[in-house]
Amino acid sequence: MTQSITVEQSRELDDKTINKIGIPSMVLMERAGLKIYQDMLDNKELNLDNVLILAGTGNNGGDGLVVARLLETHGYKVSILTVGNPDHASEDHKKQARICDYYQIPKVFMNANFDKYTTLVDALFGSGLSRNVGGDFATVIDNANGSAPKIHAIDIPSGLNGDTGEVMGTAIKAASTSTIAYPKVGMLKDEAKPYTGKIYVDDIGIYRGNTFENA
Ligand SMILES: NC(=O)C1=CN([C@@H]2O[C@H](COP(=O)(O)OP(=O)(O)OC[C@H]3O[C@@H](n4cnc5c(N)ncnc54)[C@H](O)[C@@H]3O)[C@@H](O)[C@H]2O)[C@H](O)CC1
Ligand SMILES: [K+]
Repeated sequence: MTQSITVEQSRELDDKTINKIGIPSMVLMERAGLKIYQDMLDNKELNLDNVLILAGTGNNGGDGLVVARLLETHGYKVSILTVGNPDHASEDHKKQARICDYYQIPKVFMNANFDKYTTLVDALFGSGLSRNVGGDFATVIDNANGSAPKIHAIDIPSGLNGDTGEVMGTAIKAASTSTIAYPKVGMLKDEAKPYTGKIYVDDIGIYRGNTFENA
């Protein structure tokens, strides 16, 4: 049985790794981005000729910006659509956005035609999802689901409740998902399969000391 954890446990492990053990969150984000990039290369279903990163303004979006930079520096064509107010972005997201600016990675906007891309990366939100999805986020998710390119999700398909596997209004239907450290309990439920697709579990050095009742 794959060990799985709740969203709260995931956030506790992140916090313990960063604030008690002392591995900086930017190090974890860089490791996450590298693993996600490698998963995308591994998944032969994904055509990486023209990738669009759908980035929220939290650390899930930050992971997506690391993937953007890695694609760029390895010669892939990549663009970024940021959803939400960049002024409210997390500190790590802002740092990653500045790095993407150094590489002059093109930015697109809500009116982008998703059908012109070959793969979409879902970096809208992960363990921070706290309510039903609406507004621009719902529009982007529904447009993504209705467009031609396959989707690779980061940590948890955006809009999927990581604990119950339920759809919170609307949710990304991914061909594959790179989940950080452990699968989240809801992702392993039968009803979540159309949203997670193939799951890659990425060890990025998050604390593994505890065993969980979900094991
Ligand atoms: N914590 C770490 O060191 C690591 C985290 N990883 C990645 O980070 C995300 C969790 O990031 P966080 O910033 O806490 O939240 P999200 O990015 O998931 O969400 C962003 C933001 O979105 C807002 N929000 C919540 N629900 C909604 C909604 N329905 N509509 C609109 N906006 C919403 C809320 O304000 C959130 O703060 C985790 O999943 C990993 O991908 C690293 O990978 C490892 C280190
Ligand atoms: K996501």
